[in-house]
Amino acid sequence: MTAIRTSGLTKRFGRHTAVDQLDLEVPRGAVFGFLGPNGSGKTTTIRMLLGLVSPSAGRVEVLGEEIPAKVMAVLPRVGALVEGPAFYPFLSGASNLRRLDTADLRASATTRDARVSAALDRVGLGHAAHKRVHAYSLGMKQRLGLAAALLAPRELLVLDEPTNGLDPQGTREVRSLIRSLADDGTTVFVSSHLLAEVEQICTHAAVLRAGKLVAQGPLDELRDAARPRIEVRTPDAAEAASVLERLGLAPERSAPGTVVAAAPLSSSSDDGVPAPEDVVAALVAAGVRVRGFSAATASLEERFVELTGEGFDVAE
Ligand SMILES: Nc1ncnc2c1ncn2[C@@H]1O[C@H](COP(=O)(O)OP(=O)(O)OP(=O)(O)O)[C@@H](O)[C@H]1O
Repeated sequence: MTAIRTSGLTKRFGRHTAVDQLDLEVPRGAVFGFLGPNGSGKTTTIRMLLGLVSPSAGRVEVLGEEIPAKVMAVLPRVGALVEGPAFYPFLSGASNLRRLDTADLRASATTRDARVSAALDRVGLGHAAHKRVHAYSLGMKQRLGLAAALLAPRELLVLDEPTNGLDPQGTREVRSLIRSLADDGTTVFVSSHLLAEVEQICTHAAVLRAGKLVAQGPLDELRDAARPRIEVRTPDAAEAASVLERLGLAPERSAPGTVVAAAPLSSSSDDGVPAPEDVVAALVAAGVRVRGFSAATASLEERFVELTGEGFDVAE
């Protein structure tokens, strides 16, 4: 079962293509991290998923329904937090939620207070229900935004950079809330420019670069796809590079005394792909004086930097 599926999804602003032929597939029950540097097209994609802007080309399906054709039927099943929710600062958190709940024509007035209290408790704001919103911290405002998204039961939550601008405490609160919502079975689609965040809370991820999808899948698979790296320290760097090249391990960078190659390596030498010991043997046989050799799998961080190029924040 798929919560979100897009095919060939494209958005052009004039001559600029902000989102380019996106084929996304978000399984139900996933916490799906939508990762990319600033300006890579995350918000534009989310706005298309929610029917807030229309695509230039391609299709969107959310919870099995076409968007924008079925948007009115689908949106009540989807909670969204996009670009900082707007609240009345001089009303309390509870009053703000009551106003929002009143605007929902399906919501019964008799159960309104119970719904508002439950949503505030769910995000840990029960104690601040009657405090004015202007006295809320950024983290509390963000949690109030989530409470607003949770006034009705939701099958899918779409959150655009929900921890942006939060201090470490607020960030932790929002992340643990996302995890607990996912534990209750809600599918969560969350955009972020932080790999560390995605690694902490997501089961799946897609990586966007300049409007194009460069990777997507379960986080474990993305980790496995990270290519092992070989590093050879030698005074004979040029010879070492040519040996690695002969073995099909294109050397990537060569500092004085160091040659680095990223390559698929095998744990045995049976399948024609060299194992680390074969590489060392070939280097030695070619007369390369090896001072140091290591073969290590690239971290997810290195892999994502490789995929997205410069300008990618990996830390918090
Ligand atoms: N309404 C618009 N008119 C023209 N260009 C736009 C519009 N909205 C977005 N863009 C451009 O589309 C590109 C993608 O923007 P988008 O906001 O989707 O990226 P993002 O990944 O969400 O980045 P950020 O994290 O900075 O919000 C950017 O180059 C942006 O300038």
